[in-house]
Amino acid sequence: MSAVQEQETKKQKLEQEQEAAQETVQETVEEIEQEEEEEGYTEEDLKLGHELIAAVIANDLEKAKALLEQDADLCFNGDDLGRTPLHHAAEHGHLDMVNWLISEKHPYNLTDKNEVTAGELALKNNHEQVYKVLVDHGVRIELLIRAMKKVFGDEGDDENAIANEAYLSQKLHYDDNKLMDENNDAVMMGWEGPLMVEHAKVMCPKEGLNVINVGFGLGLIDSELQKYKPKNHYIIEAHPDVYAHMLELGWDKKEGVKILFGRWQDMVPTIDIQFDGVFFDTYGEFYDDLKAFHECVPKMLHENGVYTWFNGLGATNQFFQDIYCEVSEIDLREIGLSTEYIEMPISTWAEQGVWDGVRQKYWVLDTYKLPICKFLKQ
Ligand SMILES: C[S@@+](CC[C@H](N)C(=O)[O-])C[C@H]1O[C@@H](n2cnc3c(N)ncnc32)[C@H](O)[C@@H]1O
Repeated sequence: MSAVQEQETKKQKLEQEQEAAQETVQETVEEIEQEEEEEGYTEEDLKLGHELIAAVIANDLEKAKALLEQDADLCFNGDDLGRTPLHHAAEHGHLDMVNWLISEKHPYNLTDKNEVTAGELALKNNHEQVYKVLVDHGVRIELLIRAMKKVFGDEGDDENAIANEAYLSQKLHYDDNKLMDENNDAVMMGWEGPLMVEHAKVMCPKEGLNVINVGFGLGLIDSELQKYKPKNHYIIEAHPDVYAHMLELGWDKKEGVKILFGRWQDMVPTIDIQFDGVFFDTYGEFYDDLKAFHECVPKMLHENGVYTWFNGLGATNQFFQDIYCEVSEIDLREIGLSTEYIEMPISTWAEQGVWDGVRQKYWVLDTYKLPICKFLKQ
C-alpha cells in the first residue's frame, strides 16, 4: 500500500470512527432529553428511590447495588430537598458508597432544590476524604468533557464571542462605586477593592516595572498599579462607555499609561513589549475566553514576570470553585506556567446593602484564591 493509500485508508477509518462516536453522543443526548421530558416518578419508582436513599444513608452497599439492579433511579431526587443518593452519601461521609455511585456514573454536579451540591455537604460535615474524591472526580470529568469537545467540535466559541459582543454594545452606567449594565447586572463592584490591592502587589512588587491590565472597569487595579510608578502601564479596554470614562478621568494623560481601546483578542497581537506583571479581568466572557488569554501569556510575560487573573471561577459554590481552580492549574501547566493560589479572607461582599440594586449576586465565598502564575522552571 502506498503512503498516500495508507493515509487515505487511515482517514476513512478515522471518519468512520468519528461518525460512530458522534452517533453515540447523539443517542445519549436524545436519551437524556427523553428522560427529562418524562415528568415525575411512578409509584414503583418512588418506592425504589426511597429505598435506595435509605440504603445509602445506612451505608448498605449490597442493598443499594441490588436496588439499582431492580431499576431504581441512580439519581433519585424525589425527597423534600431534591437530594440525590450522592448528596446523602456525601453528607454522611460514606466513602465507599460515594465511590460506587460515581463508578455507576452518578453525575458529580447535581444540585438540590437549594442549589446545594454533594461536595458542599461533604465539606460542611468535615468529610475531607469524601470531599477530595468528589473534587478529583469533578476535575477528571471536566477534563474529559474538554477532550470530547476537542474531538467533536464545540459551538461554544462562536456563542462566547456573541455574548461578549452583546455586552460591549450595551449602555453602561457608573453608580455608587459600581459599574452596571442595562440589565442591572454588576460589571464591577467596589467590594472587590481589597482583592485588586493584592493583585497589584503581586504583579508589581516595586517601582519602574512594565505592567498590563486587561479590563478597566472601575479602574481599581489601575489606580493601585499607578502607586508603584510603573515604567509602562498598558490598559486594554473594549467598552466605549468605559473608554469614555477613562478619558474623562484623564487616564490617557498619565505618565507611562498607554490605553489600547478594543477587545483583548484584537489588541494583544499588536503588543510588542514584554511585561513584568500581567492582570486579566474582563466581563461577559467565559472560562474558554480566560483559557484563550492564558495561552497568550507566555509571549507577553518577561521570563521572571508574574501573571495573575481575577479568580471568579465557580464563585457561588465552593465545590465548583475548587474543581475549576484545579482544572485551571492543569491548563496553565500545559502551557508552561505554574500556579500558586494564595488564600485571602474576603468579607466586603457580605456587608450591608452591597448588593442593593444588583440583579444577581456573583460571589458568596469567604476566601479568595488569588492565582500567581510564573514560568515553570526547566
Ligand atoms: C470586571 S471589570 C474590570 C475591573 C477592574 N479589574 C478594576 O479593578 O476595576 C471588566 C472590564 O473588562 C472589559 N471587557 C469586557 N470584555 C472585554 C474584552 N473582550 N476585551 C477588553 N476588555 C473587555 C469591560 O468593559 C470592563 O470594563
